[in-house]
Amino acid sequence: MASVLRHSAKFTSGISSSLAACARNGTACAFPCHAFRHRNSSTSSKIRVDLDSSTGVAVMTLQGPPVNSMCMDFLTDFAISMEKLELDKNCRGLILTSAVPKVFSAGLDIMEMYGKGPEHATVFWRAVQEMWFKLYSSNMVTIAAVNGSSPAGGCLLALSSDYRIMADNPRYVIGLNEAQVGIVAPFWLKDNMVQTLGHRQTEKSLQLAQLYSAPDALKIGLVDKLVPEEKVLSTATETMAKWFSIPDHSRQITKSMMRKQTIDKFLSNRETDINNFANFVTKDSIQKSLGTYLAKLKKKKA
Ligand SMILES: CCCCCCCC/C=C\C/C=C/C(=O)SCCNC(=O)CCNC(=O)[C@H](O)C(C)(C)COP(=O)(O)OP(=O)(O)OC[C@H]1O[C@@H](n2cnc3c(N)ncnc32)[C@H](O)[C@@H]1OP(=O)(O)O
Repeated sequence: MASVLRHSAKFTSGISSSLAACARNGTACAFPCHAFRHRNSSTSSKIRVDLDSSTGVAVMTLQGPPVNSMCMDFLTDFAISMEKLELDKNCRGLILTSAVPKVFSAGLDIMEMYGKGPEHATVFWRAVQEMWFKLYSSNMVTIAAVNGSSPAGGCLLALSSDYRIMADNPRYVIGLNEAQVGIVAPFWLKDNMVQTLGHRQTEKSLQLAQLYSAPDALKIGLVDKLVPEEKVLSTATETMAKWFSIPDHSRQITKSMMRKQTIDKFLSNRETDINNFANFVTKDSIQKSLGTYLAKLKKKKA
């Protein structure tokens, strides 16, 4: 990542120090509190992170036009940002959102899977796994502020968060449409979806590669709340306050208890999953499907 965390604001008052202490200790504090904010910012080409130490909330803004696709740079920036935030005692919660109009994320960059050899596939898939693992196993409260379409890997970001708020726009879609692209959602992402939607709904969603409109996503529980687009971020911040009212240690232990089985299974099968991906994605038939899908995406414009 090109840039480093910059400490940009000054602590000037006892009020701000007590709020920061509040953030560190995981005790409930009333916010939004706009006075005497203490901010850290970090920007890479694909991702911007703003941490407000006075509230303990970091906002990670995906800013890789045209569609926030997850290329290697994106995945590396994401992993580094997550590591920094996880280690920062001032950070208790993370909101994910997008600066790209109408798109939260188009998912994995198909160009990273098309026309590349097994070595690249291996490195790429490890980075994809890492993104999911870091978010799914995070100690922070994680909220996806889905302010645009969110297919496949975009849906992965939402699913692995603790709570999902989506813009109430029927033209925005979310779901795991991998089968449509000619690829298959990995077992750990399938498990993540089963936990959210249940087995039957997941089976239908995955086999039919379904992308749900925002209202339909709410109906099946793929997102937790719909709000007008301009309120997605503020609602995420308000929701964070509710999650922060629970002591960190008990919420974190509860989260890790709920996610342990999926994480353990992932960790035990991680290398096999990488090999399977590298073998699968480099097959001629899969490359053909990816090529056809890419051509369709490009043709849409013409
Ligand atoms: C046995 C074990 C096997 C394991 C195998 C595992 C396989 C991996 C499985 C799961 C993990 C996740 C996978 C994925 O994420 S695959 C990606 C799936 N994504 C999509 O299908 C989304 C495709 N994109 C869209 O639908 C739309 O772009 C949109 C709705 C997001 C936005 O629409 P719009 O604003 O109209 O933009 P455009 O469509 O015009 O796109 C602009 C530009 O961007 C290019 N593009 C779009 N999406 C991608 C992408 N995912 N990767 C690369 N490039 C993308 C698009 O082609 C346009 O390009 P341009 O014409 O050159 O401008």
